[in-house]
Amino acid sequence: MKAIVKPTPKLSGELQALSSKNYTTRYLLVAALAEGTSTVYYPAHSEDSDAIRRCIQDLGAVLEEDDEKIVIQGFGRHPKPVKELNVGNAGAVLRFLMSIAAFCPEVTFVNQYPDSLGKRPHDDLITALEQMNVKVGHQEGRLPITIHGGQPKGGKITVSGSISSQYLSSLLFMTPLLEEDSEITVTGDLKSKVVVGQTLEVLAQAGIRIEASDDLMHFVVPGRQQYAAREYIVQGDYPGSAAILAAAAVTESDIRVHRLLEESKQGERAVVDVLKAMDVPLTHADSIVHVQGNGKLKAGEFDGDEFTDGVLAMVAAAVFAEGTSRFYNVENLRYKECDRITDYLNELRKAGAQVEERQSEIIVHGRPEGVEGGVEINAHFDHRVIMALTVVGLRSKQGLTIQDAHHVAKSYPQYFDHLQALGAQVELIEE
Ligand SMILES: O=C(O)C1=C[C@@H](OP(=O)(O)O)[C@@H](O)[C@H](O)C1
Ligand SMILES: C=C(OP(=O)(O)O)C(=O)O
Repeated sequence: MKAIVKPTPKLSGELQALSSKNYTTRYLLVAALAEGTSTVYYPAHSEDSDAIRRCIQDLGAVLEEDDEKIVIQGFGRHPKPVKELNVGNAGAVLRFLMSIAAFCPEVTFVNQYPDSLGKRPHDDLITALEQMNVKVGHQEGRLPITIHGGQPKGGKITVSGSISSQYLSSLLFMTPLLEEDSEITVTGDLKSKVVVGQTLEVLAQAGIRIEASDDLMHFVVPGRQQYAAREYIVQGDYPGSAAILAAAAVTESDIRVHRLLEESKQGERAVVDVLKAMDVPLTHADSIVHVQGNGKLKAGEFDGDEFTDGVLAMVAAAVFAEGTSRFYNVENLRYKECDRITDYLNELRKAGAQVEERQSEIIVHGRPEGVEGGVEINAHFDHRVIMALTVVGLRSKQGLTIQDAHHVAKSYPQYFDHLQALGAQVELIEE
């Protein structure tokens, strides 16, 4: 699908935020790891949430679904001995299930997206699993990956957090089910630390006991635990909503996004503060973010690691700010669906933005007068690149054509419908 994004000066209306991708992944996983029947209300519907649904079913969970909920009968610590799993392009699903697959004799994770997930590294998780009596077949740390499990063992485990927090989260979901107690120490830096907070929150809701140090670098996990079967309610999604809020910030707008909890543990909640710091007129109360944009923004400096999946949308807003913005501590954006620094900035430059990259920084020299546009954008298989470039297209002089825009469905299939409902001029062409 191709998205033709036309210049759109005004947006107005109200939306219900999509459901959180990260909570959907986690709740479906802990429901599968429980032995009874759990219910997940308002799960996300996207390619990534389809991936976790499909995989837990393949592993033996029984799912019944209606419009508002999924009822899941879990498999506990005894998944079906499946031979192959297909996680689509979902990094979190792959990494979380690589550990769970260690309870099966032999599982191969196939490589469906050689140009996206197929390029992402998993070495640090593989090294941790190898310490746990799990043999792993892989292609220099990449897919396809075969987990030779059967007898995973706890004990002292080290895992690097410098590329992704998902390796640590993966071990936190799996180790409570081991016979032995475990002690997990994070080596190097821990990136996307806030997301580990979401993992711990969900584990606690599922009745799992874990002792975590305040800096989240050290964990004591008692073995022989059981996940409780519970009811979970998925909250609204900040990373996807960040793009809608950015679109409102760069136009004359009056929009309200509902279901965005003020006290959410999602790191991307910080995009509300980022936009405020950029002088965007907005309020946040009763789970509603209300933006009354005037298209005027002020540059700022931000630690992007705190809102990792919201950085691209905030960079898109900064393209139109007065002054130079700096997003630092973002090196691990290079290891996502594409290299979200080099690949993304190349597309922004094509659109007419003035941007510079450092190994772990994005620098944006704002152009309040707007950018030229009038070019075709390569989506690089990345939903967040598509969403962010759409924001830029709305404020460009000649619009932008985004190739392969269907990849937006990885997390937010309704993105263009939502923008159109707010008045955005976007034409979608099926190819
Ligand atoms: O744990 C999770 O669900 C996620 C962690 C983050 O990844 P990193 O830890 O690799 O930054 C985030 O970007 C991803 O979308 C989801
Ligand atoms: C990086 C992302 O997802 P994942 O790592 O789960 O593929 C994302 O949703 O932006």
